Amino acid sequence: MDSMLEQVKNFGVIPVVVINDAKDAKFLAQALCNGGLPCAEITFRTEAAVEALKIMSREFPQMLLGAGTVLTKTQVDKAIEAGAKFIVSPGFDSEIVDYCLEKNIPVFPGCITPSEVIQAVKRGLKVVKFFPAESAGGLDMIKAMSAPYTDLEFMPTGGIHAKNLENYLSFSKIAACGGSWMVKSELIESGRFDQIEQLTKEAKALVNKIRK
Ligand SMILES: O=C[C@H](O)COP(=O)(O)O
Ligand SMILES: CC(=O)C(=O)O
Repeated sequence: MDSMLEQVKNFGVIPVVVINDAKDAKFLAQALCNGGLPCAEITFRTEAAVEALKIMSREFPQMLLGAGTVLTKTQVDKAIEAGAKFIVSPGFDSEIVDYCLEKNIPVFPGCITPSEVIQAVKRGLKVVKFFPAESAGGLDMIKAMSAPYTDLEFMPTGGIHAKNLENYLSFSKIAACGGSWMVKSELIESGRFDQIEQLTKEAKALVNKIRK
């Protein structure tokens, strides 16, 4: 778990992907690798997600790949089988979190209230998702909520982009930010992988500037 967390922190940004056609998976993976962020959260919001995860984990073993929008135990199983190294869910579902802990796969449940954070801390989690970040109060809310939990770190996602990334990453309790701005579905579907690579490079350059 700890080395996986180190990787997440080093990336600083985790691209959050909604993929509609698994045939795009390897081009997407290549663009992310070329752009300097060999990692992704593939959301289980589409039929193609499992197959895309399988292709990416098989053909790009150097990537850190996880599954997002995981809402059921069956999806946890499918994600692990497809090569996911971490599980993300938009909210705190104790059944999913406990199942992931049983299966020994790192899990980042969404926590936007102190009551949810308590549940995560009780289970020994070191990093939680903060989703939807901008709508749920942004960095001010994270700062206020994190004060009592000195060891807990956050992965804000939702409404984060190149213009507000720096603000989030400047706070020490942000492990990494999640975001779709460099991997928008429109870019994937129209085959603009060169643009995905360029936006990924720009995102990584911002991380490097802030965390030098
Ligand atoms: O549902 C949203 C995704 O999880 C990421 O949010 P975003 O598209 O605002 O970056
Ligand atoms: C928001 C997010 O990361 C998820 O759907 O799991």
